[in-house]
Amino acid sequence: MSGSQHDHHTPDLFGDAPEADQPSAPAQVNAHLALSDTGELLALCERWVARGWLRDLDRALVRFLATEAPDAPPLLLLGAALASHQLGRGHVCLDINATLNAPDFALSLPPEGDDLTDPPPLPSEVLATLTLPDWQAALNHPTLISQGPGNTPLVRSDSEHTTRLYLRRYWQYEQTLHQEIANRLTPKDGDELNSTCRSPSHWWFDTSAIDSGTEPNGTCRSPIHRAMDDASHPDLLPNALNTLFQPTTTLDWQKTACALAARNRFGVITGGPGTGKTTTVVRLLALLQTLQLAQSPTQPLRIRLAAPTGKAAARLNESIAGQVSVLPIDALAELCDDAVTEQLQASIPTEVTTLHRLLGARPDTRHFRHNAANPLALDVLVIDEASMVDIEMMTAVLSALPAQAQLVLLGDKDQLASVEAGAVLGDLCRRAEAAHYTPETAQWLENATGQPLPEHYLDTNGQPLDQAITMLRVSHRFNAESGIGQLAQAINQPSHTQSEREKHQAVHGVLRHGYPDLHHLVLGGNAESREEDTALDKLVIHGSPDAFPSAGEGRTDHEGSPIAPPTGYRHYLNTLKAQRPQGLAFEEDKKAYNAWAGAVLSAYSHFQLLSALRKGPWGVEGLNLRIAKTLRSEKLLFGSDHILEKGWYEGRPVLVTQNDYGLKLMNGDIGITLAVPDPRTPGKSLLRVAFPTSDPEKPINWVLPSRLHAVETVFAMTVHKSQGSEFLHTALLLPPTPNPILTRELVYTGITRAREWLTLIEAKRGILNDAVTREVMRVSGLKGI
Ligand SMILES: Nc1ncnc2c1ncn2[C@@H]1O[C@H](COP(=O)(O)OP(=O)(O)OP(=O)(O)O)[C@@H](O)[C@H]1O
Repeated sequence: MSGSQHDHHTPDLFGDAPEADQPSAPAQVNAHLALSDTGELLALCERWVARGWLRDLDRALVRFLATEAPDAPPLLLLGAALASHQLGRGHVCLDINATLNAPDFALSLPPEGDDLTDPPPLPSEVLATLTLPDWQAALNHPTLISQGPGNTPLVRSDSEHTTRLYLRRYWQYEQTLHQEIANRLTPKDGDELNSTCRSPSHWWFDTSAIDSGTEPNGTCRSPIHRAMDDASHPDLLPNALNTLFQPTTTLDWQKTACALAARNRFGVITGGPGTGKTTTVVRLLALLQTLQLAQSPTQPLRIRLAAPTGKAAARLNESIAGQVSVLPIDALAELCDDAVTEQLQASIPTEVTTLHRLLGARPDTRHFRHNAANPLALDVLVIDEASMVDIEMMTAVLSALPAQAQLVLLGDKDQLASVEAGAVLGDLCRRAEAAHYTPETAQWLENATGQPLPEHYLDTNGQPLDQAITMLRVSHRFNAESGIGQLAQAINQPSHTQSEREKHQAVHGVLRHGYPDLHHLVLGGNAESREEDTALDKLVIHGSPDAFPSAGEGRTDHEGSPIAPPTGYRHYLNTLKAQRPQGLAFEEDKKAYNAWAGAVLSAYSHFQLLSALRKGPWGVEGLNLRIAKTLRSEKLLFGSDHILEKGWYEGRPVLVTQNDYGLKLMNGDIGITLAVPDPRTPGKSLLRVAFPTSDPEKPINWVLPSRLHAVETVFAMTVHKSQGSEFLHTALLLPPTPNPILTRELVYTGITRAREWLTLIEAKRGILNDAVTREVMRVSGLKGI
């Protein structure tokens, strides 16, 4: 869900707050009195809102609570304002202890882009004298806050380590998610998930402990678990796994992942780029269908594939089709001793939808057509790029999932979390690195896969959730020769395993090594400097191939095919010019125009500049205009300053920022503005924006610019928006000054968008060191399942 949609809907969180007249922000606020005087607190909120530190929404909540309960302690109101503010920063709740320990850092205030002239009181000033017991004592009020279920708008949750303050809706999401996942992991009949697996030929025994769906005898069984119980096909699971995976000398984590995900009604497969998540899930689907068809030859499982954005869905669509075509279908069908080859082939889906479409999004409401009362009609749901799914959407998915259905999440736990509140995948995978499989799980896995697990992955105290998660650990895209892979690995090294100095040395060791796919560009930190203009301009125009070893020539991919040298934006603009259909009418010769648009879009995907920030000269807003002007000076684009900044022009690449079902456009889609002949006025042309589709009959969606309301120019894209996309050559720009936004996760996410070439730009030397040692701390209570 996009940010603006979120803001639009959030007021129903606390009821219809009366929109009082908006007083102008008071010039002075007594920061200290704001802790004990409601009037002063409201005045402080006004100043923060006026400065853009709090949202209107946060202030509306505080005013509403103060009106509803005039006796509410000001510290409780302050907590509510900050809990609401934290939602806008991606946190599900306010961590009271962390806020007191480092107020400005915990609240990310002042925000990105604030120049700090005449600032309102900082949170650190306001909270300077407040103690934890005093704040905790104030978090009590009979109608505003409770410790759990109820009708109060706020919920307080105390644990050994901290007190967390939630807005009720988000507390409820967390509870639902926790419960739904636990239900899928915990048997209802009192048996243990990890019950004994007696021998390889009785591998199905312990899966009978996993419940799902209710049967007449009271146990809950999914179709897949009934199939696994089918004694007429002994050893089907190990045989099918051996058919899908070639024997290896080292532990094959993909095979492990496949077995574990088949075993549970809830599974997570996490791994970095190119570790084979897609490959594994295609084999998992083939495995599940084989098990199902062995038992019910005419009743394949209903499987759906989904991703959080249209872009991610399209990418999975592409890669999954290729993987399905190389499955050993005949060999699998033979295991079912029935003529099921055709069913097997036909029952593995390749079409990927967005989560919004799957759930049935409806305009102007955050409620979906599918929910607990109207569940989805499916047996297996796979969600790719799950790191981008926020807590609200994940809760909606789990609520709409029938009890017997299996859910498999795929994603990279180390990537940035969703822009919206919640880092569900990261929270679920907190312990994935060390696996924590119980000896029972390890035994079951050995029986199913023939692979013993090394001791250090075992833990007699492993939790049920640990047993459902597999981390893929070998990248098949980035080998030891790949600087991108090595850099990702060095950046991702967990902080508890090395000092900051060691991390800096490791990262710079990779950058200095001379890998063929890496270019490290360091600027002087001054956006106005001529010299920097030259280096940055050269990069965005040509891609600076000379800066790579051998000028980017002579590289081949793992299949031996040549890799095109790195390019900049000139590449797609040249394609636009060179391949423009000549003398053809737009409507009558659509095929030619579609081919042209397809070529331009494909050329565009060869290069993308990413920036960590939105505002300022180094943020996407400043960079977009700067790049458009640079390309104009090269005669690659045309238009006045005003047009380049605010208007439409041929060659303008745009990013969709909100789903538009009417136009069949999804948040994250990229289109390019092209001039096509105007059918009504011969000799004239008009602008249309070309978006790629997955429909071979209509490969390009041509949209009039005037119909596009939620788009932005995308010469520079924020790293957040780039999630789920990949570009042949990615240039990641880090701004010159330290910023809480610059974290290890952000740098990792940015560099792993690069498929073949990476240019890492430090606007000022040293900023990379600062970023890779800062980790995102998303506050939530989702753990311990
Ligand atoms: N076990 C394997 N042996 C050899 N090559 C493999 C193996 N698994 C995957 N690959 C290859 O590695 C590449 C990446 O695989 P895949 O697309 O499945 O990874 P992914 O984790 O889904 O990647 P992404 O990060 O793009 O989502 C593909 O070309 C695939 O064919």
